Amino acid sequence: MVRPAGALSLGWLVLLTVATLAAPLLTTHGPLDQDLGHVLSGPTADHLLGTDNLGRDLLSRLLFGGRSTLLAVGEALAVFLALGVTLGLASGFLGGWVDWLTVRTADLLFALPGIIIVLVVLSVFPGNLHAAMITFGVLGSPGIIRILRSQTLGIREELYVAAAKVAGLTRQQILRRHILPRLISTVIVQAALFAAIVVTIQAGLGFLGLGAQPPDPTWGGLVADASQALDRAPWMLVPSGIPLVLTVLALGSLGDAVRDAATEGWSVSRMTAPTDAPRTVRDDRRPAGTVTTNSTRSGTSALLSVRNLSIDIGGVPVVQEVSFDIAPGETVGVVGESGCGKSVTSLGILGLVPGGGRVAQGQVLFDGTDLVASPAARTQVRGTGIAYVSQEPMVALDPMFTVGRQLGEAVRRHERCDRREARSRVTELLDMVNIPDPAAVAGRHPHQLSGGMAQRVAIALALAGRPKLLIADEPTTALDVTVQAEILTLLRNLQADTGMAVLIVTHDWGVVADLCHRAVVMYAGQVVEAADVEEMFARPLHPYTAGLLAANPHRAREGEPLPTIPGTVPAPRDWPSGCRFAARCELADDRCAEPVTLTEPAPDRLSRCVRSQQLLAEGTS
Ligand SMILES: Nc1ncnc2c1ncn2[C@@H]1O[C@H](COP(=O)(O)OP(=O)(O)OP(=O)(O)O)[C@@H](O)[C@H]1O
Repeated sequence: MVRPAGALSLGWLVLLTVATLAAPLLTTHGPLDQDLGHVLSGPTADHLLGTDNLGRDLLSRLLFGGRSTLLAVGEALAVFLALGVTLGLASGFLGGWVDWLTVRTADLLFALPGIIIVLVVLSVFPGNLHAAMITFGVLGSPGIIRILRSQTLGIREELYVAAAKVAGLTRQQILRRHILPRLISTVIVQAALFAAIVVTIQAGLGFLGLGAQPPDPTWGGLVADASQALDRAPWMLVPSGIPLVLTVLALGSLGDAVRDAATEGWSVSRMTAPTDAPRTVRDDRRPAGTVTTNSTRSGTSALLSVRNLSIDIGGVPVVQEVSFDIAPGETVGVVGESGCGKSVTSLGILGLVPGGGRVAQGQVLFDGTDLVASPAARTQVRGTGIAYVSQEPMVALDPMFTVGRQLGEAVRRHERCDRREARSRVTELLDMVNIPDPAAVAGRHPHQLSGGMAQRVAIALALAGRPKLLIADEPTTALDVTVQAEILTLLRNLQADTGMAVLIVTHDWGVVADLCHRAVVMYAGQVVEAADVEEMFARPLHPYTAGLLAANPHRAREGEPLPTIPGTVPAPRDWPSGCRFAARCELADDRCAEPVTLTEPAPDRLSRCVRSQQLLAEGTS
């Protein structure tokens, strides 16, 4: 909603700009013309705002003087924005040495006394207002650099920016399309406030006779003239002072109005987000063991081959020597309790380790290319080779743009088609994810979608690049029970229709049973078991898998308490040197004090347990 103060301020600034630019048309007197018969007169028909002590028309001097004010604001603002926006964004988005250097330089400039430096510049270049304003623009920029840097740091971490990276957007595209639009209101507010300061400084310099030299008109010079004639013609203060005050107030008020409108827009969109996505405990899980997709692809050459992948965050290893393969068209579930490293592993595949972490060692071979060794190949693979769907669809979508625009942008990036073709592909994608009225949904913003609908759109976005592998990190966690079932059915159908492979991260054995060919169980940053899903359900070869399966709520019997695994997953800093599960394991013995390696107790079965052979024999007997 446009506020009256904001509208009035904008109106005043537009009027002032037009009037100063059209000054020769609006007044018959030149700013230097003297009418010595009417010195220090008040308003008359000939001189609408009166005259000064030399009989010069005040309206003319005000309008022509306004030109130098506008020019000064323009010059200082141009420098302020060019430096502020470029360095603020670069510093926050790129980090590293760019950030270090920018922050240090900004701190240094911040410490300099701006007005003194401007006076020094004017003493070196007397009367050169351009040099003064450019200097003032440079000295003012640290404020906006700091603000934009910290906002960019926050936006950079948002999931829709990660999703844009996964979709294969370059840094420039992400900055231009996803980060800059979020900063526009801040930039406008800062620019308005800075412009108000420039108007004041420019007037001050004019007052002191340091800007444009007499007899050229300046607003500050008008105030100086008025103050000298205060006892004889107090009226002069009105035309010379009031426009100045109104302009400064209008700029401040415009900044406030933009800030309020932006804040309101954000809070409305956040508050009205429909919530069919409560974080409820699921109760619709299928009974464990009812595996519906059971064709394993062992023997097929892998589409994705993760080899000894280790990931550090803040110098602490959080994932260690993880290996698994995914064949074309295969669905693999990664299972484990919270904090076992499932999400970090799936993000690590795409080179998007959270928390400033890094892949410390290992390979991620996709179609034979090592994505760890080749960041360029990794960037190319994102979106087209490998797509990613997160558990928070709402934040994975850019709140600024409609569904149609986001999907259209992704389609055009991947398919290089024209707008008409992109529109029809967008409709096709929305159809694929079973969105009932694609045209209507395409016109909505993310906050106008329900959780289930948003997840469908996020999946459609992931499908835009026709990926060979879809990584879905707990794609149903944030959705309610009925919607969860629909999304799982959708994923299964899409997998069957498109033949893409799926890596699904989940806590839920129901999801594994429903969707997956094979499962990889992770515990404390390591793979502890990997097997065909049916085999694993029938005969787990690691006590942790057995414990998780026993704790599966679908196996609960009425009247009997659900078994749980005692204790909790140790934090990465507390990992023991031996078996990491030993402290919670009923079968632990002395051998578990030593590091345990991953072995293959049976074909296509991996287990990290000293008793895996025993468990195999017991299960078989
Ligand atoms: N942004 C981060 N900064 C620091 N540490 C992190 C960050 N993200 C994850 N970790 C750490 O990495 C380890 C693995 O976390 P991860 O999120 O991969 O677990 P997860 O098995 O996916 O758990 P969940 O099911 O809860 O998502 C945890 O110890 C966690 O504390």
